[in-house]
Amino acid sequence: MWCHRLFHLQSRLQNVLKGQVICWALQQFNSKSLFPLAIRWHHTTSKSLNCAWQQHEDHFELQYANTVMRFDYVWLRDHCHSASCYNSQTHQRSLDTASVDLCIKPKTIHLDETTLFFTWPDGHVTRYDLEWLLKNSYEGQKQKIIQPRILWNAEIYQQAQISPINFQSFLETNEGLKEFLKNFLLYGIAFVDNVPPTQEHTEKLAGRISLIRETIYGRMWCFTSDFSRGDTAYTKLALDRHTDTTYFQEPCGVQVFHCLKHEGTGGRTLLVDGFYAAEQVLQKSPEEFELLSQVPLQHEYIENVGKRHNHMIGAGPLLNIYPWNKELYLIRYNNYDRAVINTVPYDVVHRWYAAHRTLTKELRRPENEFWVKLKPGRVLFIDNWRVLHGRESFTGYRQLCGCYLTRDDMLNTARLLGLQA
Ligand SMILES: C[N+](C)(C)CCCC[C@H](N)C(=O)O
Ligand SMILES: O=C(O)CCC(=O)C(=O)O
Ligand SMILES: [Fe+2]
Repeated sequence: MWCHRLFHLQSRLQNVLKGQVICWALQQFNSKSLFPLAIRWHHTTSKSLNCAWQQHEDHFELQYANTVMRFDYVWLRDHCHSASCYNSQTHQRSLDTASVDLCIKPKTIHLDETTLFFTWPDGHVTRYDLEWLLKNSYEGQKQKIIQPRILWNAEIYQQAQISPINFQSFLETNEGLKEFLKNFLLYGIAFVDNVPPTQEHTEKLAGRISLIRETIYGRMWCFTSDFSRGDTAYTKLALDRHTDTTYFQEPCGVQVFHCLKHEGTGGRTLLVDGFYAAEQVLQKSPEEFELLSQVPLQHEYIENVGKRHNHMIGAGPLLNIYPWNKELYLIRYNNYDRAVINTVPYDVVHRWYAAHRTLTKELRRPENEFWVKLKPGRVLFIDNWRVLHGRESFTGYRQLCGCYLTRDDMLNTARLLGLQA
């Protein structure tokens, strides 16, 4: 359209002729008599040369930093950061959003340097920094990855040669902690070395990155193959790859393992990057990926052993993705604990089983399996929303201690250290 032609002409001129000619061009564009249709487009000089905006009937359109953004007027009013609408000390909104007229439109708009000023019908003025709008617009945000990751199979992980963080530096320096969290966020697993092999030291370690998440298994747990609980984990049997606590509405974010003792054979730990496998499914069979991310089902934990009585149910799809950018953030995969499927009709069920098979095949590829023998002194942290774990059957006495962590608090620690999370 005409308006867009103007815009392109402007940026072309800008590239070819630079600043001073633009001022001329802008005057022309804003002149009613020469270009009658251009009156609703506003261009600007100075720093933000390539900024233009238009006030539409039901939204505000802004072109800035090579991005076309569209803002709803209620959204704009709702995001006013004036002293009466927003408490900048607590970073909380004071404005009652429900009191904003859903048909609100600004009376006037003007730009000063890099700030847009909106005057609303009641005279209230809102200022928006152009950079702030760019950073917080849907168009600017939808491309952004929330959590950068390196997806791995055994070879990729081993070639990365990530060294375990030393216990001392993990506990005593922010650099050590940051290095650890950086690796943990990128790969979904990380090790700490030279930890005294006790439950107390393991707890101290865990507390450094997050609050411990207490569950039906306790706060810190220390288990052997004594079948003290109604779960296969408390035996010597092999356990196929899985994530834990799929039967919680929100599965535990992080799992910590510290093998305090093993006098016997076997018992190696298996680790598989669930996101790497899911990515393969997405590449090879996008419809199946979509199905796995849309069909909700339940996982369940029913325990009746001795005095222990528990019944937990968690519902959700196997793959959880953010709707706005399709980024995968949680895999819930535990074939042992998957409950009766009664949430979808038979034909969808059949397609779901096929998709589940595709994912399972990827998860079971030997090249995706990273095997490690846990030893006293080396603590393993697993992102339970991403990396599956399993174990080989074993003989002899084996004692594993650890805990679950709350994901929010781990991410909080990471952000405070300046990491993207
Ligand atoms: C032993 N420990 C407390 C670590 C976990 C036991 C939970 C095992 C359960 N099947 C699940 O996958 O959630
Ligand atoms: O025994 C192990 O190595 C792990 C068992 C397990 O899957 C768990 O405790 O969650
Ligand atoms: Fe487990």
